[in-house]
Amino acid sequence: MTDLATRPEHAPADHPKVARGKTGILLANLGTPDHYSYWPMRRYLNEFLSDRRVIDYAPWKWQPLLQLIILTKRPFTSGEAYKSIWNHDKGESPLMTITKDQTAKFADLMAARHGDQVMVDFCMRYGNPSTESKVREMVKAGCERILFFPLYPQYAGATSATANDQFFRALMKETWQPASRTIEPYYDDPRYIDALANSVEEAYGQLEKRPDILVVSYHGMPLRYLMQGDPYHCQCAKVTRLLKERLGWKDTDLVTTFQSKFGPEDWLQPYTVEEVARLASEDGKKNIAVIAPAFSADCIETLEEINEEIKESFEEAGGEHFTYIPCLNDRDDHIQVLADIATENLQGWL
Ligand SMILES: C=CC1=C(C)c2cc3[nH]c(cc4nc(cc5[nH]c(cc1n2)c(C)c5CCC(=O)O)C(CCC(=O)O)=C4C)c(C)c3C=C
Ligand SMILES: [Fe+2]
Ligand SMILES: [Fe+2]
Repeated sequence: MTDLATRPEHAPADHPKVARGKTGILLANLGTPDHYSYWPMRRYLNEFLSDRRVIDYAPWKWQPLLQLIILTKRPFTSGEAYKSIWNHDKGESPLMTITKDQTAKFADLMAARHGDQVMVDFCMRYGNPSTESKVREMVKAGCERILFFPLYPQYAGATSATANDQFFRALMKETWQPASRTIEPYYDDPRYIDALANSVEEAYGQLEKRPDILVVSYHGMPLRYLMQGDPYHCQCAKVTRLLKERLGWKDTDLVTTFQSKFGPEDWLQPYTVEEVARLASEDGKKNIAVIAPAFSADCIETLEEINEEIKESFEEAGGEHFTYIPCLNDRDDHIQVLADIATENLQGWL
């Protein structure tokens, strides 16, 4: 690669140094508050819940409700939930710790495969480290190409699309814009399904008694988004089917549910919190396991909502044994899947 600053025929003495020749891979997740106290929680929730890909109401209707009512209460209640799962040793949320671990392992794998021409980092859609700051760092370090990799197996407007939007906004600010690619959702990639199935088989192998049913719980979204054409629901349904086929199970061995309902509208159903209670009280399923394939890393929605709230709902309805199967996190087979997908998407660039 020619360094523009060293080309005598046209470069003046004060020509800026230009770093070149690298390819960046920017992993992206949703984001998380910097702390569980009121103001960091409020800043995070404000950014998140003001995103029209997440809540599509007209701002003149939604913003007064958000600013005056929701953001006066929810930072306290959600802050309490975050506090209960906080990684106090590191001073960060589990989502942050796990994303760092994933990135470190992924970077090692990519370096082993492609050497130092590839630069790996992660960013968040909301909060820190911001997408803009990481794109800036990559461009400054000489990345002429960036592969942007949102860590959502299933596509949703509220997750994958808004992450990409933020990436494109960051590119708008660059004088020398790198070539860029984004990743297709990988929900039906056999290697991802295999990693999920491995995690189920390992968890089941450690239990004294096989659970009566596996609850496959996905983050929910308003039903209206499905009607407007968001493919998330169908991609979730397909993951459950592929997982069942890979495990060699029957239809009755697992059930698809949706969690984390927010606000008064109908969301995708059945709701996990109600379904686990119904399974215990009406279907006699006293021993269940829960897995959450929409999350690539454990977070508030799994560690607190599933493993505390949803577990409590099951036990109050007469359930006896509740097993939460962790997300794929930094499991070797998961990082290998991500590295394989990234390598395929780098074709022609390295
Ligand atoms: C209000 C609308 C929301 C939609 C739609 C939504 C979709 C959605 N979210 C994830 C993944 C995550 N969500 C997380 C937290 C979280 N989600 C919402 C709201 C919606 N999510 C809120 C308000 C919060 C904050 C916590 C709270 O106050 O309850 C997280 C965890 C972040 C963490 O720090 O641990 C993730 C991850 C997906 C996959 C999804 C898909 C439709
Ligand atoms: Fe969410
Ligand atoms: Fe569907």
